[in-house]
Amino acid sequence: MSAYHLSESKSIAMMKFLALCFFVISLINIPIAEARIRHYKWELKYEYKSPDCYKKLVITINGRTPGPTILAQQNDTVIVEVKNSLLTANTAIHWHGIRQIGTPWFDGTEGFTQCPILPGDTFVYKFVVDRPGTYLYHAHYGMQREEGLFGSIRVALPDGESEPFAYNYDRSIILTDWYHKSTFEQAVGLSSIPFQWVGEPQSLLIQGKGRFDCSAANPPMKADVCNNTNPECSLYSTTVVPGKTYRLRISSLTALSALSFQIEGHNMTVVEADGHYVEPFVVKNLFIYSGETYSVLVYTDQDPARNYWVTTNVVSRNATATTPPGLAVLNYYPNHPRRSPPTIPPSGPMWNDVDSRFNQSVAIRARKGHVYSPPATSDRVIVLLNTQNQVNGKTRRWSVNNVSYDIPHTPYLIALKENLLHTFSQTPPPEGYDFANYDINVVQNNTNATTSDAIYRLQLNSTVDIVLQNANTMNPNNSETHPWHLHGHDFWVLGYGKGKFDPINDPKKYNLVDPIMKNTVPVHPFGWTAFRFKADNPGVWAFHCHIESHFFMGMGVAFEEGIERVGKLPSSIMGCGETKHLLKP
Ligand SMILES: O=C1O[C@H]([C@@H](O)CO)C(O)=C1O
Repeated sequence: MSAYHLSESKSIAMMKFLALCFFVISLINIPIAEARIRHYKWELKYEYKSPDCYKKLVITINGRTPGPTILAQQNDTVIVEVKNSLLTANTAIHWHGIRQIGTPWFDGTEGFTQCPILPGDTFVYKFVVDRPGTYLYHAHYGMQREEGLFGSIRVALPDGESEPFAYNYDRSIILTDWYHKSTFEQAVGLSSIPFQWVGEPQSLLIQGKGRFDCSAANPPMKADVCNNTNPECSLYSTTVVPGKTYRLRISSLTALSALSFQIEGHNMTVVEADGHYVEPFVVKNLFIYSGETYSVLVYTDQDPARNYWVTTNVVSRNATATTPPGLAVLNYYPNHPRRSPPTIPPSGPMWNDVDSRFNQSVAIRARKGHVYSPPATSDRVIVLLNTQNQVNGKTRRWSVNNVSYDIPHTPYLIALKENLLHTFSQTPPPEGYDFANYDINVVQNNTNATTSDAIYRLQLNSTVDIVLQNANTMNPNNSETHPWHLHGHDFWVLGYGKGKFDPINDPKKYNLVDPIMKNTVPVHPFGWTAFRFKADNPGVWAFHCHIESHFFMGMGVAFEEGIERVGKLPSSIMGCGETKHLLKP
């Protein structure tokens, strides 16, 4: 008998065996594929693109920015093979909102959980998406995210389960701001003496598309650099059919800007925030901060004879003269998708209307029937004063409790697990600030801060309260909005306040009844924000301002819990700093 016949008879036997297995499984009614593997292969490249008509280097994933959407179902395992073809740049990718339970080494945070991925190398991330909802991924190396390395993660409920709201169609839209300078130029400017601020972005992008007015460029730009007729920068247009409900998953990954988002003539019902169901409320405009995700329901009940503007505007910073609103088109079928709406795009709210933004933050509550109650008390309270500072009287930085944060060269996770404690400061960072003597409303006489890469070590399974206290910057009568993002956990948002947090009376007003759980939360100008979380995820986790330049300038901290419970680290995360020695045979 030939080899061919041998293998053929073997495969027939195998097919018979499989058919028998399926038959037995169907008899005892076991679901066959419970959790699946979602395998992605990505190649990262720098390419010349013109997302807002201005041509510059952009990071693409498989040729695109935003990158491919990761689509998965609850409890699936996601595997992403990342090939770094950036030629001259390192990278790391963070899975924003995914808690990485049991895989803290795949959080993708350079300096915290892994060494950077070198040009030419392929790094394989593998993690479980354990909750349904809207999440993100993006670069977490230097300020690389703002070059276009980001995308959406959409985790669906298991088969047979449904959301507590109904909709006909599901769409993801990422909002970003866009700079014409490269991240390299910005990083050098921020760390130079004299300090060079990145300034306001040149445009706002909706799902990777925007419009910079080339004719207004000063000095003038040639057509091969900026060209408003380039089809690459035609506005994003999303087609809808009349009389349907659309779930729009709106997220923000801006480098700097806080945004307002609206759809001309349509109200939006907010139903999800950072992967948690929201007690529905209706808005005309949604305020959204970098690192947040929302789902809104939009009913297409307007005149179907035309299209409508989708707009986004900068709020919280005065960018009226520098950053035009971002535009896109809500295309009512069968109008042409590129047909401009017949109206002037609606203007957004006033940039300095803090109250409206504050009120929207407070309005976000957990949906009835989906409330996870927080522990009634906490074991530890850490107050983090947010300030703008100088270091050595020269470099402009941001600090918490007067300590400006530096990312270590040897990732903490490896340093702690392998006992390389000399690689970062062992002096614990401060739990609070000089409450009695610090006036948050004025520029300080002494704006100096120190730098440190020390970490907060949390008791495993303890309950921790964080109070973010905002303050005046180094400019008179100025306080900014900072969206803070916690890795590895969700937290209960207990309250927002104006002015100085009162440690005796304000906790009495905490919302312990229906607080929303989030992973990113704003602290409003001159205000405070309090949240609670359970330190129940062994690993080392970043907690930082999601503004690229602010984290770069030191606005962050690190939390460690249960390092002794972390399993064997994969050697793929090693290779930099002191971890080099661990790779020796
Ligand atoms: O970090 C920042 O620096 C500038 C400005 O304060 C510099 O003067 C600004 O607006 C920031 O957010």
